[in-house]
Amino acid sequence: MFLRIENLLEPGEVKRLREIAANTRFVDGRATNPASTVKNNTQADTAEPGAQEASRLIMQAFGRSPEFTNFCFAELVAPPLLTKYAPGMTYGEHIDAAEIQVGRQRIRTDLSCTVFLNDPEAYEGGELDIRLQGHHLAIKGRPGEAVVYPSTTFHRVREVTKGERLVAITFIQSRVRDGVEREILFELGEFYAFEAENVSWENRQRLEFVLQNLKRRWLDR
Ligand SMILES: O=C(O)CCC(=O)C(=O)O
Ligand SMILES: [Fe+2]
Repeated sequence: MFLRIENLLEPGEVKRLREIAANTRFVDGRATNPASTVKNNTQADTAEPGAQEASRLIMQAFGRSPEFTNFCFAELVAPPLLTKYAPGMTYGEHIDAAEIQVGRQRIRTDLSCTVFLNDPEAYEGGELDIRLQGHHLAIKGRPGEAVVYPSTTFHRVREVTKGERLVAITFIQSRVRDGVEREILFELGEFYAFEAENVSWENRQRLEFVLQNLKRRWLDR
C-alpha cells in the first residue's frame, strides 16, 4: 500500500532544502551502492553539515505528520538523503536492499520514501516508476510532497531528459513488518479516528477490542 503526503514540508522548508542542495557537495550515488550497475545519480556527501541539516529538517517533518505516523508505525528511519538527477541520469529498475547500515545501526527496509523538492515543471522525465503486479505507477510529486511505498516492490527512476530532479530519499523499519498487517492496522485506525465517536459505547468497546488486540499481536514491541 502507498501513502502520498501532500504537504509533508512547509514552503519555507522546501526553500531551505533547495538552498542547502545548492551549497552542498554531491557525490556519485554509487558511493553507497558500489555493486549497482543501474544507479546513475548524485547524492549529498553525508559528511557535509548541509546534508545533516537536511536530514534533521525532514525527520522533524515526519515526526509531526499524523499520516506518516499512522501509516508507517516507524521504528527506525534512515537519515533522509538529498539526491539529484541531472539530464541523462536515471536509476534503473531495482529492489532496495533488505537492510541498510546507518552508523552502528542496521535498519530493515520495510518502506521506502521519496520526498520531492523541486517543481515537476522544472524537469522532464524523472518519474518514480513503481511496478505493481505488471502495472507501472509513475509518480512525480509537488514540492514538499512525500510518497511512501513498500520496499518489496521493483521500482526505478526514469531518465531525466531536461532540468534537474531534486528529492530526498529514505527507508523505514516498521514496527509492523508484514505489509498486509500494517495496512489492516492503518485502515482500522483511520476508521477508529473518524467514526468511533459516532457509535454506541458498547460498539465502541467492540472496536477497541479488535484494534487493541490486533496491535498486541502485530506490533513488534
Ligand atoms: O529517487 C528516488 O525517488 C528513488 C531512489 C531509489 O529508488 C533508491 O534510492 O533506492
Ligand atoms: Fe530504490
